Amino acid sequence: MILANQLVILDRDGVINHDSDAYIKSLEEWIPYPSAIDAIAQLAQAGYTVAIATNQSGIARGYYDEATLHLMHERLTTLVEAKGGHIAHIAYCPHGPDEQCACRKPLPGLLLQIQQRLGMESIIGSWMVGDSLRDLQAGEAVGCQPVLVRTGKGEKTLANHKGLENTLVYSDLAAFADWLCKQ
Ligand SMILES: O=P(O)(O)OC[C@@H](O)[C@H]1O[C@@H](OP(=O)(O)O)[C@@H](O)[C@@H](O)[C@@H]1O
Ligand SMILES: [Mg+2]
Ligand SMILES: [Zn+2]
Repeated sequence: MILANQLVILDRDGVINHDSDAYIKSLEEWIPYPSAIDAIAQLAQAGYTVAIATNQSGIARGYYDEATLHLMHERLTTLVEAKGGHIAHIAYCPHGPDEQCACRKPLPGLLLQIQQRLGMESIIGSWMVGDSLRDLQAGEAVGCQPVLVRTGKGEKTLANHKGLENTLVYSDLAAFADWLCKQ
């Protein structure tokens, strides 16, 4: 049974890999932060369960397809497992902003999908790590502890938004993983 405070849910673009305002449209454009791959492995080896919750509206917009997205996620999984880590589930929203789906962050549908897939009774107190306000909002909507990283859109999020008092802020995923693994 996975305890809620042992689950770390990660946003993808801007947390695990470089983001782009032009979207990450191909395997070649998917460039991980090396320290993030190490951080995921570090968390897994410390007994944390790591899952990913990512908006991928580029699919609805026709910039890339789900097969391409799966290639990126296979690459991610291969890199993490080569470092002795594991990713328990990757939940993604392929919809556009005007499709009124239940899974596009800031709605918490992806996080609830992860909870269900992992058979957890609750994810209240789990960790939600993101670079955008919508990541933090999705987490808070279901009682997760929001964590902002300054990579990707993180600096802009920090500069543009008030009301982040309940949010932990770290320079990057590696810094957060270092802190968490010392708790
Ligand atoms: O950060 P996560 O959730 O892993 O993925 C974000 C991406 O799907 C894209 O999300 C888009 O937002 P819109 O979907 O167009 O609002 C833009 O922010 C892009 O720059 C970004 O690459
Ligand atoms: Mg992001
Ligand atoms: Zn969706």
